[in-house]
Amino acid sequence: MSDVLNQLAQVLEERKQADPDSSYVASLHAKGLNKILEKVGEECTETLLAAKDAEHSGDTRDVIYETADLWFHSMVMLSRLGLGPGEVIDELARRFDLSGLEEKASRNK
Ligand SMILES: N=c1c2ncn([C@@H]3O[C@H](COP(=O)(O)OP(=O)(O)OP(=O)(O)O)[C@@H](O)[C@H]3O)c2ncn1[C@@H]1O[C@H](COP(=O)(O)O)[C@@H](O)[C@H]1O
Repeated sequence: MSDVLNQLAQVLEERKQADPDSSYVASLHAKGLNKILEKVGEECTETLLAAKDAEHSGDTRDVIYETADLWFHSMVMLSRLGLGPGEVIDELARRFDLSGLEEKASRNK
């Protein structure tokens, strides 16, 4: 599963040097961090609206579609900051077997 994330991360790195007229990712970089963050926020809102609709309709296809848009734009944000999915997966792995409540308490120490 994370192979796809790693492969996508590699493509995103390559696209930093690409022509903004032929690459969506390059066009986001050309517009700057604020545009990338705007897209993350937009996709976040679209994801939660799709989830609210799915709760009533039972149709989850849009939730998957919008979450993919959200993950994709989050990865562009990470790439912009010199980060990749590896760092996020490592953090999730670190939290593995740690109760969410314990983890929260450890943040306040
Ligand atoms: N996974 C994605 C991906 N998911 C979503 N998108 C694009 O994200 C955009 C989503 O924005 P919106 O739905 O808001 O549409 P929009 O109206 O075009 O956006 P705005 O003009 O409002 O900014 C669309 O243009 C989608 O095509 C993606 N674009 C690229 N990828 C991956 O990134 C790779 C590199 O893409 P390029 O840089 O275009 O070569 C591709 O091969 C894919 O693997």
